[in-house]
Amino acid sequence: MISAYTGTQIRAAEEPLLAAGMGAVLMQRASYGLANAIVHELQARGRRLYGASVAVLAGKGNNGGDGLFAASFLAARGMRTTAVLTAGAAHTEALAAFQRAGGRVHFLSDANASRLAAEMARADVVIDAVLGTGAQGGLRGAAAALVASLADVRQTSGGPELMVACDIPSGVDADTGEAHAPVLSADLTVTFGAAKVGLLADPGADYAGRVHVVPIGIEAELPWPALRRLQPPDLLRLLPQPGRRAHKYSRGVLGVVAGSADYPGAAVLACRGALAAGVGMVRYLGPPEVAHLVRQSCPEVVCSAGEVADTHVQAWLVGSGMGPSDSHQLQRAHDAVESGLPVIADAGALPALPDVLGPQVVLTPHAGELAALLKRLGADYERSAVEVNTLGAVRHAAALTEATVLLKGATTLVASPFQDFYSQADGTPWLATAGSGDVLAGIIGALLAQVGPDVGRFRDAGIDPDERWAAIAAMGASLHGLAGTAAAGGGPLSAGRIAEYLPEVWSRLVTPPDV
Ligand SMILES: NC(=O)C1=CN([C@@H]2O[C@H](COP(=O)(O)OP(=O)(O)OC[C@H]3O[C@@H](n4cnc5c(N)ncnc54)[C@H](O)[C@@H]3O)[C@@H](O)[C@H]2O)[C@@H](O)CC1
Ligand SMILES: Nc1ncnc2c1ncn2[C@@H]1O[C@H](COP(=O)(O)OP(=O)(O)O)[C@@H](O)[C@H]1O
Ligand SMILES: [K+]
Repeated sequence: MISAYTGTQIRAAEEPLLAAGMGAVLMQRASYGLANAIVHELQARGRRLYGASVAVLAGKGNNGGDGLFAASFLAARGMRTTAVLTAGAAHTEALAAFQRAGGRVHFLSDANASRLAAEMARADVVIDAVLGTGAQGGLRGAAAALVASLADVRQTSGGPELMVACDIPSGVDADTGEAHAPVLSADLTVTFGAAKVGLLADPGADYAGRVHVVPIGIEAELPWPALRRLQPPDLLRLLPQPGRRAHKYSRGVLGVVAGSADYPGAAVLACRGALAAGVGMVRYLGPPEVAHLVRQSCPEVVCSAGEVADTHVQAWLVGSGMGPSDSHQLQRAHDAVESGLPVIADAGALPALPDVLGPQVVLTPHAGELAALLKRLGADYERSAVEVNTLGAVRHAAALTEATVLLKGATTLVASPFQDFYSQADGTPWLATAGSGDVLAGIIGALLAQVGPDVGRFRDAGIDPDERWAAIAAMGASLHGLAGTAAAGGGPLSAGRIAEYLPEVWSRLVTPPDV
């Protein structure tokens, strides 16, 4: 599990160590870790350190201090070092160390911003150390002009080879992932003490590149994380494994209310996702023409034209491929939510459910659907407002609906109504294809039916049982991403193949059973 914290939480964890006079030690650990990460990255790229150049864009605070100290370590490895001071001043000891190590210093002004940007673009490595967790808003004045022009040069003509963010890309909000333009897109973010929330939520994650955490000794002081990310070992622990005496009913039955005359394929893809995710049985309820297609494509599914009240299941999937005119299906979706069983509610169900739900209801909107949902509940959001602050939007929706809300996208965010957050980014942009969300709904539905009732499984993994619905949604997003990545293999992907690859990805995650 990766745990992420807000800037405020990190500063509070540093506080006792600073009070004990450890500030300089923390900075040495951070900057040494930053320098080391750069050395490893260059070596991995087959680059010689000796004679390579590194330019630091350094602000006046401790973030700039980290960047300058790191460059001094790199100078000792034979790298040529330059610093551009954005604020006319810099961390005193770090600047002295940088100059002692032979570094050249430039003072940024409006007049020289574009010339210095061109010079920095010629460096092999640039360290962005203007703003860290002490930032308020984005870059301004000459620093903004330099960064805008450096980002521009990089996009048009390619240099520098390696862009490294010190702690967090300057201009990204450590608490939310909001990005105040201009922001340099890093290849690598070296972050200190623990991951920051803003590195794991879009759009901040877009700018962060690969995130590397350098321990600096504050770990014991860290509180409960503000956001978490499940890793393969967590999936291994949480995924269901049938017991020896298992039968199809004990393994979990999922009811599916999905598809319509216009979108029958959504029901098929949702069922295929559920079957691939190991559910004991899928029962489909819906119009005969959709049921016919489901039977043709997935003969394992038991189809009927019955009602929710007469259908014995452990969880429901509702909404994929349904529209506002599908009144009978919408009534079934309502009944499923009213049953109190765990429900994954997707697409067409989102505008049609009661305003206030419960944590066992998992809503799975994309950004446009989330904006519409928030608007319906009286919050003023457009799709673009969701996209600039994904974490804020998903948090808001979970608070208003009292449901678990999963926001789909390059990074998938999950919020529980109790304000527990997960971020998963196991996928590939090839997953942005029609029907991909229906497969995700099926996978989450299958997991709700299988492990939803298993409170102990979550408690043992350090997850509050009341918050398990969010963890299950995050498990589903992770499996979907891993299966999509495996299915794409670097090339195009159609949604059905996500389900085809899932069993293989799953079996690679779990330990082979004893024979
Ligand atoms: N506190 C500590 O002991 C440690 C801090 N570390 C580093 O220190 C950073 C935090 O340092 P600071 O609290 O000094 O803050 P930062 O270095 O993040 O920068 C804030 C400085 O810039 C100014 N500033 C804030 N917003 C600005 C804006 N939008 N435009 C221009 N100037 C702005 C502030 O007045 C302040 O002087 C972390 O990100 C990390 O890199 C690490 O060295 C580890 C140890
Ligand atoms: N750029 C991307 N990178 C990784 N995953 C993505 C990206 N864009 C979308 N996805 C994932 O693909 C799925 C798309 O779902 P959705 O938008 O509902 O598609 P559809 O409605 O066509 O089924 C979601 O799981 C989402 O997280
Ligand atoms: K920075």
